[in-house]
Amino acid sequence: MTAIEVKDLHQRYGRKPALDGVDLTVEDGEIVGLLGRNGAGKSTTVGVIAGLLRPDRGTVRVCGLDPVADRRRVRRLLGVQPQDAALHPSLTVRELVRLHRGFHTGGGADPDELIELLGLTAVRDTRFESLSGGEAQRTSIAVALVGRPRVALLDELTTGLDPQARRHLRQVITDRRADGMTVLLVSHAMEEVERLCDRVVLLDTGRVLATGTPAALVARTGRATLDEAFLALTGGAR
Ligand SMILES: Nc1ncnc2c1ncn2[C@@H]1O[C@H](COP(=O)(O)OP(=O)(O)OP(=O)(O)O)[C@@H](O)[C@H]1O
Repeated sequence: MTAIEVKDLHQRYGRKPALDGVDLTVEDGEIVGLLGRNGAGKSTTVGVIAGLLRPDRGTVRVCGLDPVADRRRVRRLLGVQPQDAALHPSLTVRELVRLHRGFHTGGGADPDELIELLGLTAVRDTRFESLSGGEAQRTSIAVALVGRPRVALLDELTTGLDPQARRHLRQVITDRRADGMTVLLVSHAMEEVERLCDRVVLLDTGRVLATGTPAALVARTGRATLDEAFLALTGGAR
């Protein structure tokens, strides 16, 4: 079963093209990294998959459903890591996690257990606006995972987290995948992508430049690491 299927996706902002014919698939149970330089079109792709943007052209399916036409059903399947601005600043961590648990019917995680798992127990009654950057980041991940989604869209999973939190979070994601969760992970952290992702899709100016396992991309470019392969494929230090 294909969890995410994107075909010939085109998206413009005004006259400016952001996506210019993107094709990608994520199979059930895969962790796929969506990579690319700033402005390559990663967040736009995630926005279309999440049903937040209606594509100008092309098709998107999440577990066979159209995110715009079947919005409600897709919402129940998807866990989306929201941008900070999307979380209410005066709600506490616990209120936010509970609120988002309520958006999913049945089968969700226990909010307090998830808060504990993400190391947020000490700040669970703190308002979102008063959290540190790393605490806010972990709260956004709790919000994405609390519905025990079948498919998670995670944008910059561990940006700003300390090494302990990063390692812990990788384990949380790996455990959830073992339970059947599929992940599309937007990341600039190549080491993390190498550790976590089965495959990567590399975007460049709204097109898919390369796709394959991290090891295949490294081998294809003759470089030693994914970081170096990324630079080689996207034009180095332009
Ligand atoms: N709301 C918007 N209005 C106009 N242009 C936009 C808007 N959002 C994105 N863009 C443009 O679309 C292109 C793709 O942006 P997008 O945010 O998808 O890139 P990204 O790969 O996620 O970048 P980053 O790594 O910086 O987060 C960029 O050129 C960006 O300037």
